Amino acid sequence: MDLIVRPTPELNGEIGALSSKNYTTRYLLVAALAEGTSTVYYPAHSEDSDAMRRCIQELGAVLEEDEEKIVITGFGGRPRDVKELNVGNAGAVLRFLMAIASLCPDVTFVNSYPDSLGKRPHSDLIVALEGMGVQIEHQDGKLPIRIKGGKPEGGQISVSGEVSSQYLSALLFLTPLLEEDSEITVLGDLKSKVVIGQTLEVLEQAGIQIDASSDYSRFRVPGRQAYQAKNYTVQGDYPGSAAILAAAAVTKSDVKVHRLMEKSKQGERAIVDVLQMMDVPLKHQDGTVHVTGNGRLRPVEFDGDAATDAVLAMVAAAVFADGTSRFYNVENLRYKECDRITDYLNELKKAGAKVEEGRSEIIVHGRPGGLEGGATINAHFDHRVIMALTVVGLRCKEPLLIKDAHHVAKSYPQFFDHLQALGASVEWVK
Ligand SMILES: O=C(O)C1=C[C@@H](OP(=O)(O)O)[C@@H](O)[C@H](O)C1
Ligand SMILES: C=C(OP(=O)(O)O)C(=O)O
Repeated sequence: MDLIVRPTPELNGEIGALSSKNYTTRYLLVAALAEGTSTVYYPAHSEDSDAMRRCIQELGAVLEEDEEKIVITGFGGRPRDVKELNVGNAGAVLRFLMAIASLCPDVTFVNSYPDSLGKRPHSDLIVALEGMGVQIEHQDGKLPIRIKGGKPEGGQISVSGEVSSQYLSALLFLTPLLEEDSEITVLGDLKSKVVIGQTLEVLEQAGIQIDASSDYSRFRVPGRQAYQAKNYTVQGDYPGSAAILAAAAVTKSDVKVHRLMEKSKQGERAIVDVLQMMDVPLKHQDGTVHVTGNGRLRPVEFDGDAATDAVLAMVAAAVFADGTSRFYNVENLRYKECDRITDYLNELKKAGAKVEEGRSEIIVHGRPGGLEGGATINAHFDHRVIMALTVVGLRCKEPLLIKDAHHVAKSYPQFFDHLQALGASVEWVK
């Protein structure tokens, strides 16, 4: 389905943030790996979290759910012998489950999004798992991937961190269940390092003991551990909320987003600091971010690796700043649902933005007077491109037509309802 975004000078109102995707996928997984019954309160409901929910059920977890929670009886360290798993377009879910699937005799992960997840690389994780004695068939490191596991071996394990932190997270979920103790060494510069903090936080909550070096380059993981059944509460999601906050920043606004914990380990909470650095009037207290935008923004320089899933929203705000902004250390944006540098900037240019790319950076020459708009945008199967272009469309002179905007449901199915509730002129078209 396509969507029209019309110029919207003002946004007003309050919403509750959606639930965190990264915490939901992790809590569902550790609950499935536990012996006994765990409860996940306020889980995210999106295509990615549904993918994890579906796959852990296929692997043998028993789920009961109502409006506020999912009750999960886990399969412990013994997943069911499934033949095939389909994670949809969910990268983290695929990588985490590739590691867990190595406990099964023979599982194939199918390629249901050949133009998105089907193009993303998994070689670094494949090499690490092969080093642990797992046999893997793959298409040059890509889907479909067949994992012939059974009894992966711990011990000395190394994994590259250069492309994605998800490979390391995957190994951190698997290794506590192995017979042997493990020592994981991260090779190269670990990208999205802050996300490993979320993995370790969840593992600790699940009763798993891991000794991590302070720079996250080495991990000592005792084997023969058991995940404990626990109750978990999912916090609000900063990456999705970043787009709402950016929308409030580029308009004249009085917008409150609730359920955004100040002390969260989500790196994308940096959207609040970045908007403040851009002189956007806002307050963050008691879990509420309150933006009173006046449409004026200053340019900013920011190391985007610290907040990888909020960079596109930050760039969308910078499009209207009164000067040149730079987002650096963002090469791994190229390995997401699309190439979030080249593909994203091409769409921004269609709307009239003045942007330039480097291998690892995005440069934005702000246009405070607004953009021409009047363009048709290709979503590239990417929820974050869709959300960011919607932010930009609010301040274009002519409407933007976003093709296949339904892919927003990968992480934030209620995104357009939330924006509409704040007064944005967005409309689905057939
Ligand atoms: O571990 C996770 O849940 C995620 C890690 C990040 O990926 P990379 O480590 O590939 O940057 C992030 O972009 C993704 O949305 C979710
Ligand atoms: C990149 C993302 O997710 P994943 O890697 O899990 O597909 C994202 O949510 O922006």
